[in-house]
Amino acid sequence: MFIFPLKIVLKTCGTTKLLLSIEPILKLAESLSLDVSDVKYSRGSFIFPNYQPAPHRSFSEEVNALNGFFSCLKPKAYVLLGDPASPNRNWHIYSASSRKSVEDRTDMITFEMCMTGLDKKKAAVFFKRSADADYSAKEMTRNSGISEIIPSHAICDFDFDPCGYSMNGIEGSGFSTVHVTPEDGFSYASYEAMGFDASEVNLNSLASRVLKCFEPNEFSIAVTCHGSGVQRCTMECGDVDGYWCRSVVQELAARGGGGGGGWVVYRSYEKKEKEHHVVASPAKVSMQCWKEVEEEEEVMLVMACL
Ligand SMILES: C[S@@+](CC[C@H](N)C(=O)[O-])C[C@H]1O[C@@H](n2cnc3c(N)ncnc32)[C@H](O)[C@@H]1O
Repeated sequence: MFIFPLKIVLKTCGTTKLLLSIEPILKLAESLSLDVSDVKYSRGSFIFPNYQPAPHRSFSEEVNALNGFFSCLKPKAYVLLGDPASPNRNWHIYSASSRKSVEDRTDMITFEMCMTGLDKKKAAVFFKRSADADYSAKEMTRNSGISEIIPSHAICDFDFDPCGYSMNGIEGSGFSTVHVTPEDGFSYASYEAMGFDASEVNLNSLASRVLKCFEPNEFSIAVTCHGSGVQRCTMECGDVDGYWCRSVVQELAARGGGGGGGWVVYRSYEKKEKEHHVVASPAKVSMQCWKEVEEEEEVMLVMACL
């Protein structure tokens, strides 16, 4: 969770009922005389959708729950389809705003990556070592290369038992966050950075630094941008070393009253070596315990106030 003076960002995974947090957040905002100006809810496809509780049993149920609070902000909900060969690779977005137009800013880029089929050696970094009691989140951050993704970010990291990792990084109004499920068969890592200046950060290099930490078999990138950032987010990230871009979708992001700009560009990638190897389908993964079954891609909620 990231809390700014006029913005709150929540990111969760598994079967957490994220949308139930809206009502108490709105009550807190009201106690400070703050109104909601912008809302964005985004997520990939659930890996095990049948395990989701209400109100997350389907995207339409989630949209209904969000509309219960934000229908007056003229919201827009849509699903961007990823690689047709991978049914688990769609991007769901709900976006609403009371603003009539968007400022021409390059520092409003949101960069979200979802990675599956992590390289086993890279994933091993996120398992605790029974022989080494000192091996913890700090070492995982350093050994994985996560500390080098945006070196200037101050990082708060956390290791799970017996495996798994989360970190939040922050620098001024910018932040980054990483979550890793390293278990073989359904390994998954996510990376997100927000509030950085697109004129200073090259998105292709950023993606390459993230990929170096995990070397996934497949991944997707969703970039949301406004104003002058649009050109960057549509041009960059087309090619990533060692991966095929399997699909690209570009969609106008919703803004209040239908005005303003802003784009979401969603790309799905696959490792080039996959062309020459038979890779197990995600549908055939073996499940070992209830905790593992619960693992699903993250959902994220951003609310900003006026
Ligand atoms: C990255 S964590 C979940 C992060 C969570 N979304 C958060 O915001 O901190 C998921 C990994 O941690 C492991 N894990 C171990 N104990 C867990 C727990 N109590 N809750 C969630 N994940 C746990 C899972 O098996 C998985 O590999």
